[in-house]
Amino acid sequence: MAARNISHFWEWGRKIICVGRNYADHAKELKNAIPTEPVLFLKPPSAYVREGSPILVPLYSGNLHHEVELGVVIGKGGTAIPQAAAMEHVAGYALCLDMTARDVQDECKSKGLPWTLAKAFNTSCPVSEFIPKERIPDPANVRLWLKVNDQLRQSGCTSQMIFSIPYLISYISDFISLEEGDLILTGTPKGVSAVQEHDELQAGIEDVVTMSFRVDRHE
Ligand SMILES: CC(=O)CC(=O)C(=O)O
Ligand SMILES: [Mg+2]
Repeated sequence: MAARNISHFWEWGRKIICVGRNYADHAKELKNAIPTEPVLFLKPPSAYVREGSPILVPLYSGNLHHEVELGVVIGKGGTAIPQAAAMEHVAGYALCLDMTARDVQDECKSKGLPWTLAKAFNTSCPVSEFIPKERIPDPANVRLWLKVNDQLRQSGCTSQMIFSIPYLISYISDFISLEEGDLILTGTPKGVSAVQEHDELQAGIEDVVTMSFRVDRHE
């Protein structure tokens, strides 16, 4: 069988592990406590959407939010990976959006229920092209930004993360074994806000990558 190409990781059907509240400024804007341990949730591979296809507002939500995040693509799987070896397991990165039905999430939070329908619906994980590791030599110090209809809404630096990428890889792999092709979304900085049908979202990582997505309703 021909070797698979990591630069098409979104086609592999691997898991998407998301970290929440990893930036203090975002935790504060949503009036959440600053976590002392990473907050984790999952998205299924059906959440992936690539440029050229729209982000679909779930029919049950009236408050869909954007969250721009640095994604880490795993190149070598492992369990209980030590922090010191964590970066050896990284193949590269992707710019990602953690689209969130905020009204549904708020209701789930108030009832103590899981966030699945708020976070894991179809098209809830727009991703950029694969970015090989060498193109981001210092992932702990890159600026992420997001505009809606040309207006800047989010601009944050990965240096503001509470838990570093090596710490997250080590922490996650203690509980959930990582596999080649998995994607870790590392949390969003402040500035999340609502998007509507027909909005145009543009996001980027410094001069490394940009991507654009249109928001649509289900037919
Ligand atoms: C409150 C959230 O939705 C957490 C999250 O996803 C984040 O990036 O922070
Ligand atoms: Mg998020």
